[in-house]
Amino acid sequence: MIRIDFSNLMQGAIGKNGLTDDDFKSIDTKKITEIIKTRKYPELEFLDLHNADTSKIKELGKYAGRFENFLLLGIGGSALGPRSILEALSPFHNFKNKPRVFIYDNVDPLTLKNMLEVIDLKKTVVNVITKSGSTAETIASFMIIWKKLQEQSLKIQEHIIVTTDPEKGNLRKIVKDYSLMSLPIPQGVGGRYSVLSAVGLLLAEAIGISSDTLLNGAKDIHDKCMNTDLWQNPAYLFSSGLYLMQKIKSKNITVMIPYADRLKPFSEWFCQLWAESLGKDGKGLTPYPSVGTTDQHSQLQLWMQGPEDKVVVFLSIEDYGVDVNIPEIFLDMEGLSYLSGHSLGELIRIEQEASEIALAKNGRPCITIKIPKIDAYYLGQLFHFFEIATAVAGFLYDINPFNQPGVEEGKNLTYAMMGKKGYEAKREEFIEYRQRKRFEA
Ligand SMILES: O=P(O)(O)OC[C@H]1O[C@H](O)[C@H](O)[C@@H](O)[C@@H]1O
Repeated sequence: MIRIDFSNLMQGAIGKNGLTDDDFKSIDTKKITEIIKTRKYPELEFLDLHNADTSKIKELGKYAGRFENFLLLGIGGSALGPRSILEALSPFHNFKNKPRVFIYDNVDPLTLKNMLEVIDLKKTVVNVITKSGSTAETIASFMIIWKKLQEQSLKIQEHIIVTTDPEKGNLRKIVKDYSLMSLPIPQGVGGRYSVLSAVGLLLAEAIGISSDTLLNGAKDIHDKCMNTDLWQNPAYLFSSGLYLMQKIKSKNITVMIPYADRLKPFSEWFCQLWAESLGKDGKGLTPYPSVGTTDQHSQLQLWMQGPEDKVVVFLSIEDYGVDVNIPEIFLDMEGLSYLSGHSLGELIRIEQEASEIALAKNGRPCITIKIPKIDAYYLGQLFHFFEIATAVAGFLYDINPFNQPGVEEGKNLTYAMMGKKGYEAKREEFIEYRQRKRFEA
């Protein structure tokens, strides 16, 4: 089981900057438990994903796995989760395995051009993922790929798998009109809480990663995160620790630093979850993606001696599965020889702990999540743990952690300029802003 060590949030470890047991008394666990138990928000459906039937995902995963290329079109919650699974569980995938995976999660025309130069659509299955069925970026790339398939006289029904809402939206309509292969994202499950649905699991199955194992991880940590005793519940502790750190000690920033290259996309997945779920009504915590040891050599200085506004969350890997010894050479050079006889695994683990101790010694709070190893089972635990912790943090802030009203205005202004019906007034607003006096150098 993954474990959370929050000692370095407490006064015993970091002195006056830390929290006390008493501070945690203000956390109303009864209220949180009630919200979860009564499923006050329909979006809490993500809690049940590990019990869902995955037979269709497996069937389509097998089908997709026969292609040379798997092209995923999606953005935000429809791309960050699948990318985390790919990188964590099949690193350097495209150098070693089929199908090669391409995740196009932007509308950068250069990326699309370069990608289409290296993939042959005849040998490609395209998985379009969009919960709403209306995200401009995803729809635009979907339309481009659709046309290209047609131009090559390829059968759309054999090349496209749509992952979207079970009933609503443009993509569901297209699925029906053209009899396309499709998978549902359960109605109540929002994009950033959807990685353990078909959103992440189809790609997992297509590249030979067991969706059952991912879901078993989630299942096994579930009960622990439902414990009503704050001190026994890692999700409650994580969210209330960070919530109190902001409320009492003004720590507004959450740094996420996994000590593994393979978890770099995971820290980006976490950042969307934390940012979009909590950042509203003037509240929230700013997430900051990072990776160790790399960022010790670019960011740690700021965390140690910069503004006292951060809590650093270490993801510490207990067993990397492999190790590489550092050879016993240059023994007569003191500057190098101390490394001889040690290993990279030892070095990365020691560096993680050293950073943690250095921060704590300096009165800078941190949390360490200990992960036995990086595999599908523990990744499933991590996804589920952070999703629950994020929802709980939202309840502590008394906000709805499942919506994102703040992104609508930008979308509406874009619709207006792209000529979508009903947005004409916004177009004028856009142009007026564009023409305002600018301060440019
Ligand atoms: O899956 P989709 O409906 O296409 O949404 C993709 C993403 O776009 C939106 O703008 C939201 O802010 C994100 O929460 C969401 O994950």
